[in-house]
Formats: sequence, structure tokens, C-alpha cells
Amino acid sequence: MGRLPLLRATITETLRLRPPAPLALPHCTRRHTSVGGVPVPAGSIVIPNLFAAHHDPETWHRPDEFLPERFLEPGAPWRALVPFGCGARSCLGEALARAELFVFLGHILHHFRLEPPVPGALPKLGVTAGTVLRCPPFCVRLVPCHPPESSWPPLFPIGHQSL
Ligand code: HEM
Repeated sequence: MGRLPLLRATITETLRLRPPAPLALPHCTRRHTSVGGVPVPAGSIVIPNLFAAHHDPETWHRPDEFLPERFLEPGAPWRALVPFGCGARSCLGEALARAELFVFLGHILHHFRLEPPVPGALPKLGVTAGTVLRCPPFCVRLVPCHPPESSWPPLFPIGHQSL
């Protein structure tokens, strides 16, 4: 898992519990095939249900709970984790998306403590289904972990910018 394994596990568990694109993209079969023994005629529209795959109780222990540590333990069902789809038409932006999640979340957590505006009032985990999952608006307090003077240099170097 490399460096910061808990951060990586947290990102992975977030993508499992709430896959941003829960039904991936529709695909059309070009020839007769089968999925898990079920025949699929040519010309069928196939919609992969990634959300269901990520909540299958036969694969995932306590599937509805947020448990990042499941990805730190040996034997985690990695093959069943498909937030970016799978196969020849899986997400082209996966590496970029993963890098962005790692860098941005890592920096935020390094510099701030995240707290609910009212102690104990955590955001609801409910989502609206659609092409992408959407959560209802929520508020969060970002409390700096370090005194202001130690916030320099900034998170990202700002030199060498041309207008
Ligand atoms: C967390 C962020 C993202 C998630 C969860 C995500 C997820 C997905 C999923 C599930 C698919 C459909 C795969 C399938 O049909 O089997 C897809 C397709 C695609 N994604 Fe992403 N994506 C993300 C970010 C990005 C970014 C940042 C880019 C581009 C920079 C991107 C570009 C694409 C493209 C071009 C396709 C179509 C691939 C094809 O049909 O061959 N995605 N993505």
C-alpha cells in the first residue's frame, strides 16, 4: 500500500461505500454473451450496478458500514471493488482521480481538523441517486492544526507563474 496506508484505505472505503458513478455507464453487447451463466443476447443494453457490487453481503463484511480498516487487513476482496468500472472501457481518469483524492485529502487532513459545526451533529450519509451520487449540503468546520505563522510556505509552491 506504500505510504499513508490509512489515508489510502479511507479513500478506498469512501469509493466503495458511495461510488460516485453508481451505475457506471451503459454498454451495448456486440455479440451474444453471458454474465455469471445468464445469457445476454447481442444488442442488449447492460448497466453495471457498482453500488450493489459494493454492498453485497456475501462479499463484504458489514457492507453498509464505513470501515476503512477492512482494506488494511489481508484478504480484502479487492477484485470486487470497482468504483471506476472494469474491463476495456473502465475509467480513463482513474489514475488522475486517485492522485487528486490522495493529494487534496492528505493536505486537508495534514493542516486541518474537521469538525461538525455543532458537536456531535454529523452529516447524514443519505444520497440522491442519479448519474452520479449526490449528498445533501452540509457544513464542516476546518480548524487549523498549526499556528498561523507555521502555515508558510503554502500548501503548493506559487513561484514560476506566468500571466
Ligand atoms: C472519483 C472520480 C471518478 C470516478 C469514480 C469515475 C468513474 C467512472 C466510471 C464508473 C466510468 C464507467 C466505466 C464503465 O463503463 O465500465 C468512467 C468512465 C470514464 N471516465 Fe471516469 N471517474 C472518475 C474521474 C474521472 C476523471 C478525472 C476523468 C478524466 C480526467 C475521467 C474520464 C473518464 C472517461 C473518458 C470515461 C469513459 C471511458 C470509456 O468509455 O472508454 N473520469 N469513470
